[in-house]
Amino acid sequence: MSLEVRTIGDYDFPGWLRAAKAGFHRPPSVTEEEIGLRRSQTDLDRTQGAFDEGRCVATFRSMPRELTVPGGAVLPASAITNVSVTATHRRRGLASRMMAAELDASVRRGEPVAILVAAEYRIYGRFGFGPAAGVTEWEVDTARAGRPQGAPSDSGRIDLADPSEVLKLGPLLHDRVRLRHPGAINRTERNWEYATGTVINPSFPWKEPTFVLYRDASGRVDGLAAYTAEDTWHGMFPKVPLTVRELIAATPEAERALWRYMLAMDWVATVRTGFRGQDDVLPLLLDDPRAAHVHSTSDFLWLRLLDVPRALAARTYAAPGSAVLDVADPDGYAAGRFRLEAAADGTATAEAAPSAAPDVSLTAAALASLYLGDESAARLTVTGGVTESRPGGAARVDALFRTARKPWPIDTF
Ligand SMILES: CC(=O)SCCNC(=O)CCNC(=O)[C@H](O)C(C)(C)COP(=O)(O)OP(=O)(O)OC[C@H]1O[C@@H](n2cnc3c(N)ncnc32)[C@H](O)[C@@H]1OP(=O)(O)O
Repeated sequence: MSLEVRTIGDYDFPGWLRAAKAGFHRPPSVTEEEIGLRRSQTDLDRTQGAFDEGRCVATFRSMPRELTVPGGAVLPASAITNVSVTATHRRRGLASRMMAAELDASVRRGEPVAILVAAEYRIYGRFGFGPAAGVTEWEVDTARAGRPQGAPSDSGRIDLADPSEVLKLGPLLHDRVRLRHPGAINRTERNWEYATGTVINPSFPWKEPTFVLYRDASGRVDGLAAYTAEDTWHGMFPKVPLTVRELIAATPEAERALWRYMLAMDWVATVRTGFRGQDDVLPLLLDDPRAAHVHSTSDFLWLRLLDVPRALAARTYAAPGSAVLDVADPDGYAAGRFRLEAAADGTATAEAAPSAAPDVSLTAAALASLYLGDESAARLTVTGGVTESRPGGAARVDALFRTARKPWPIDTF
């Protein structure tokens, strides 16, 4: 049976969307409204399908995004999504074919990295991706948490906000916040429309959250939170579970104030935090940090390096120094030996150095895990992802690559 893999056209889109929904266990039928909505956010040049006798049986799409790297610079990234193969056509190499075509296209477009949110851990390592930024979700027992730590010393204020206000003020705030968090990406106007219920995606049930904005003493919007709650009572005791849909802050004051607000709300028995960075400070803000139970913790954002010198030179480093990395990549994109030279101000240059003696040998996936500060070379020497080519090589790499905070992929895509 010959299966055709190609970039799709307008006429393919309804069938493509049906296949994507079936692949993700959603009811496959699509309305004209949904087709119009989804089509308007789909770049057909970046969208592939696999076809069996004209029927779409596999989907793949990417979007141009900016990825924040340590130091606050952004890199153009191909954000891969909607990877699905219908159950009738799995394990025949369709996902592999579409991935190969996408990575080649990314290189042609000049994107130094590809990123994705992996549905399952075991899918993407074979394509040179490594887990690059994890997430943790906590559930806080508010009765045990006690009063949140730290005096509310700042003179900021929190106000309820309408979706229209969030639509107007949120994007500027998010742009400030995402640059503080390696692993974060930019949001599009459509993302904000979905987040505020201005546009509703029929595939995802919409429940309007309550929005609040934090403003500092000068009136600048430094924080935004959205939450939903269930009006739950046990007899005459309110036991409301509150779920944080998002909480972003551009300053420590805003972050502290918004958590205080969530945790001190009347009737609320538990606060589910949503996905935070794995070293989020939330537990430390509680009088009793043990009141924050880890509900789930996992890898989340995966990254694939396509242009190693450009990616290495884009981020900053913790100390001046140099290291030579010998990167193994069967698919070739990241393969080679590279010398990284970091200056005292944290900036760096990186170039191919085929005859330099390496400090470490590592896989492309291991380098991806080191890149945003999620992993340490010392740990990866145990798994085999990193091998010391000379004694102390891993420590040398860690002295350069370590970051004060872990990456936090604020948004999913
Ligand atoms: C970024 C995103 O969109 S994440 C969402 C990913 N999609 C899903 O999880 C939806 C449900 N799953 C699927 O649609 C499909 O199983 C896919 C897309 C994950 C894989 O598609 P396939 O066409 O079956 O993959 P393909 O045949 O190219 O597999 C290549 C290799 O990966 C392996 N593989 C594929 N999927 C998985 C998996 N879920 N777990 C473990 N191994 C896997 C295959 O066994 C194969 O290994 P082999 O080369 O040693 O035989």
